[in-house]
Amino acid sequence: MIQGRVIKSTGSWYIVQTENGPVSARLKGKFKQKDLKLTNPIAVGDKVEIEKEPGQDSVVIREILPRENYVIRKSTRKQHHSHIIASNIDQALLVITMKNPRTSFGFIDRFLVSTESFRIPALLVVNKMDQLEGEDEEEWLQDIHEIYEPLGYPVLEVSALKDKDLMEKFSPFLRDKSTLIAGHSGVGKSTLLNVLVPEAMQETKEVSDYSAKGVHTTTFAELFALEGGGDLIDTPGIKEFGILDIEEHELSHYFPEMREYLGQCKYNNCRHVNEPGCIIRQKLEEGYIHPYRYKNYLNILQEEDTHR
Ligand SMILES: Nc1nc2c(ncn2[C@@H]2O[C@H](COP(=O)(O)OP(=O)(O)OP(=O)(O)O)[C@@H](O)[C@H]2O)c(=O)[nH]1
Ligand SMILES: [Zn+2]
Repeated sequence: MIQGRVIKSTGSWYIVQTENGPVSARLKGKFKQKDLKLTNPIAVGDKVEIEKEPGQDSVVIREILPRENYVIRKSTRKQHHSHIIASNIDQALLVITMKNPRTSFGFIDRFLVSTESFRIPALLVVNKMDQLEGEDEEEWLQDIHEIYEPLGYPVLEVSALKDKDLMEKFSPFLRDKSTLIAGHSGVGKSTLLNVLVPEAMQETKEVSDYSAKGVHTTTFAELFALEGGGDLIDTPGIKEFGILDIEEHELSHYFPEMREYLGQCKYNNCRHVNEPGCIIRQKLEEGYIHPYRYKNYLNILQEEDTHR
């Protein structure tokens, strides 16, 4: 038995990184997953035990070690099923831009709610800093710093295209960690990845390939080792992570600035919308909770409600 980590998955076979290099392996038998209905039994980031099949050249995955965490999204093909995007993640890095395209605060907050719900720390990377100009954009950037840094989300400013010292900028944040990269299409994830992991170049191109049947292949996450230790998990084609089914009154648990006041509202199932004796509304009025964040809280509450 050899242990390794899944760095790539095509849905039917997997590449497992082991001490002695990458090994291509298949899955044999069924794996029971507790509590989760999954469309994929194994995800990138999984730690597994592999073994050579007796009398054959092929390698099979025998065991999935317990996952520390994972990010999932709802399956688009199977109702009530989820697709694990990646597992055993130390942090999530959201690439955002002030223009071409502008990342909205709504998108950022939805992302942060999902990473909070998966208990994964997040950091924000403002890319395309070379394009920053004008008051409106300065204001956007200042809001980003003012809103997110006090909540514990570091904000980094980079230009994937122009910076000559990208690796130095990133390495204190990335070293020895498994970091998931996410962001809107066009914010520069591939550009960034190609600077940080030059070998990724070829790989990222494959994503848009069409399968033999002429249908667009499902895009899978892929894990790339960083030279100085740690790795990056690319999630091509994945715009948003799911939010695990959460109850209305639980959403505020995923807003760090609300979390500290929870339990202090008059009603213990308070949704913090218009209930009397609501501490969150009070803190909003006192300026301890940012109005943008509260607005997005209400939006997410409403969206989740319509899903129910
Ligand atoms: N000016 C400027 N342009 C950038 C920067 N980083 C990336 N771009 C450009 O932005 C465009 C999109 O970059 P990509 O790296 O393909 O973006 P992506 O996030 O991988 O997009 P998807 O693959 O669609 O998810 C390309 O034309 C890049 O050259 C930057 O720092 N400054
Ligand atoms: Zn309340």
